[in-house]
Parts: sequence; structure tokens; C-alpha cells
Amino acid sequence: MVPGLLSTHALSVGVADRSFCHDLALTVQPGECLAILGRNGAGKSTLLSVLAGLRPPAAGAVLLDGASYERLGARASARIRGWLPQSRSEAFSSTVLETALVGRHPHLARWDWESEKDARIARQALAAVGLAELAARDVQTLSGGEQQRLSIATLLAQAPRLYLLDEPLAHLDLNHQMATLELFAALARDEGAACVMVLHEPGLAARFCTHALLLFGDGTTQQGTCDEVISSDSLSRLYGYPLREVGEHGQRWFMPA
Ligand SMILES: Nc1ncnc2c1ncn2[C@@H]1O[C@H](COP(=O)(O)OP(=O)(O)OP(=O)(O)O)[C@@H](O)[C@H]1O
Repeated sequence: MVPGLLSTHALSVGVADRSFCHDLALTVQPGECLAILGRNGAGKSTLLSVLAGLRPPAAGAVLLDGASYERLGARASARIRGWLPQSRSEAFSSTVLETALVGRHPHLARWDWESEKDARIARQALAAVGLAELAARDVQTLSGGEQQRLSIATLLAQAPRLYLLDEPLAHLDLNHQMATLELFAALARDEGAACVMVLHEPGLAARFCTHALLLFGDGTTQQGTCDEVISSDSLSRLYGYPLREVGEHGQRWFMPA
């Protein structure tokens, strides 16, 4: 059996006395984009941080390319998976380019400086999110949306095979939301990467992702292809609000009924 770029076995995740998922068997293959959907507090970020190897599960295992995080170690893990946290504010003064270059660190030997090639990759990543012209700017002067795009560029510079994205659309205007989703969908479709992303807009999940995982907040989950899992019935239950599906040009949107 192909292990999957990311797989979980009998995974249980929760905090205190709450369970967010129980006995979860998840497999994400190269080329796939998985959307994680659920209400505020349903455990999406907590699950994503377990998938990223940043906190231990209550039970079960997470495997990257068939190996545990413990076996891979931090540096090898960081060459396979990258994590976009929900929000990041820059505590120290540095330039936009220097920050994007941090993404290259898992690829450097312990005492190496970044090479010209690393700088080129970081500049390409900045260009991909429309920040090329701000390369020399102090990060502390960036707007919220620009900071978010810099975090995405830093992740692109890291060039992992698996992108774990916690609300990648946070702070972004509509134009940049679409560009960001196109970018990650293209990385999966054209370059064999895989993405797992926490989203709050099921219509965008249905449009850009291949698969979805619904977290109902009580430990129960539903997963499958977007066509199987994303429907007005399942979403009405998920969000606790009646939704109706509206279709146009082959796209599906979900409106509050
Ligand atoms: N240390 C903790 N002790 C108790 N509860 C916690 C702890 N850490 C997180 N929680 C709770 O766990 C729940 C899940 O948090 P999480 O950030 O994973 O939710 P989420 O689905 O990502 O929410 P959102 O959509 O609001 O970002 C929340 O209700 C949060 O308050």
C-alpha cells in the first residue's frame, strides 16, 4: 500500500476533556488538497498542529511519507512539510528578504550561510506573492495582508512537499485570496505537492480542494472527496446554520438560507 505523503492511524486529538477527532485514518497523496472545515473552536488548528508534528496526539500516529516525526528529526521533517501558522507578528526588525530566507534554513548545513541560490529562491517566492518590490522593507512596517503574504513566501522558499496551512486566507483581500488558492492548487496539481488547509469558506474549498475533512466539534468527523462531503446538508449540520447550495458555471456556493 502507498503510505501517502501524510497519513494518520487511529489518530485522536483533543484538549482537556474535549475530543476533536477520534480514531481518524487520513491519507493525503501528492497532488491532493484537503480542506479542514468546522466551526470556531472545533479543533481545526489543534489538529493541524498535530499533523505538523508540533504537538502530540492523544492517541495514534502521524506519518510523513511513511515515517514518524521522531524518526525523521526536525530538519528532515522541515524539508518535507511546511506549516503556515494562523498569525505571526514579527518581533524583530529585519527585511522582507531576510525573513523569506529563513524558509531556506532546513536546506542549509548547520553552519552554512544562505547562498546566491537560496537568495534567488527567496526572491522568486516573494515575487510569487507580489512582494518582490518590498524585498528591502522592514517587516515591522508591513500591513496585515502583506505580513500574511510574507509568511506564505517564507513557506514557499522552504519548498516542502506538504503544505499545512492554517487559515491561509486570513487578512487577504479577495484578489490575494484567489491568487493564494490558485498558487497552492497549482503546486499540488502541477508539481506533485500536497496541501492541507483550514478554510472558513466551503465554496472555495469545493472549488480549489480535492478532498475535505469536516470536524463537527464533538469528536465526530466526515471525510472524502469534496463532491462526496461538501453539501448543503452536511454543512448545515457542521455550522449549525441552514445553508442552501447555489450553483453557477459549474461552481458551488453555500448561502445562509
Ligand atoms: N490549553 C487549552 N485548554 C483548554 N482548552 C483549550 C486549550 N487550547 C485550546 N483550547 C480550546 O480548544 C478548542 C479548539 O481550538 P482550535 O484553535 O483548535 O480551534 P479552531 O477550530 O482552529 O477554531 P477557530 O476557527 O476559531 O480558529 C477551542 O475551544 C480552544 O479554546
